[in-house]
Amino acid sequence: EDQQAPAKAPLDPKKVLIVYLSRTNNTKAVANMIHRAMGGTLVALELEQPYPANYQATVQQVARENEAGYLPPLHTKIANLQQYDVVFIGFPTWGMQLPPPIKSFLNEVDLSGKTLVPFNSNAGYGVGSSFATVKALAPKSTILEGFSTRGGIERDGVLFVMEGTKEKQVQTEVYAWLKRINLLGTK
Ligand SMILES: Cc1cc2nc3c(=O)[nH]c(=O)nc-3n(C[C@H](O)[C@H](O)[C@H](O)COP(=O)(O)O)c2cc1C
Repeated sequence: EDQQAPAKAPLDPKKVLIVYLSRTNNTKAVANMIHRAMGGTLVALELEQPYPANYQATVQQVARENEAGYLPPLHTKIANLQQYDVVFIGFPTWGMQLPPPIKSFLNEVDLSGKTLVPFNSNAGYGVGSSFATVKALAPKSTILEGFSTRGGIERDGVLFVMEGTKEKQVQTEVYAWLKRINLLGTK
């Protein structure tokens, strides 16, 4: 028994919001794992105009939006944002950047004073500039260490991968990360 660390109560799930963007459900699977560990409100971000089903068309549209600084309007609105202290924000890496809809989200909601926790899936090239952009777009929030894992490779026709051994491995990594950043209660 550790006599140094005082017992810490888990976060009240009413204060936890988990928002995510996911096209092929890998980031969604990570969001569900976080939800399993933390409870809270889980919200999938939806756009007013969804991206095309075609991968290449989406890549091109995203590149144009990034270049123009276009913020696609969101269909999803968060009710009672003020009740949340900890906001998890999940997204895939798109064009080695933060996806435009997440830029829209950070632009339109006031997260000042809250703790933000980014999480990500990608095709193996990492988070790119996405975590740094979350920080830049939420200057009045406390940003905790993010979580990232390898998801699908849509370019090569690899869509959803969070099943079987991979799913178990990522769930274990998610628990270890939540523990490390001190968001799980200790007994
Ligand atoms: C438009 C688009 C751009 C992408 N760009 C990248 C990239 O730059 N680097 C990378 O590692 N993966 C990239 N990917 C792959 C996704 O990040 C990866 O498949 C991720 O797991 C998808 O998450 P999701 O299943 O939640 O949509 C891209 C996917 C799409 C659709």
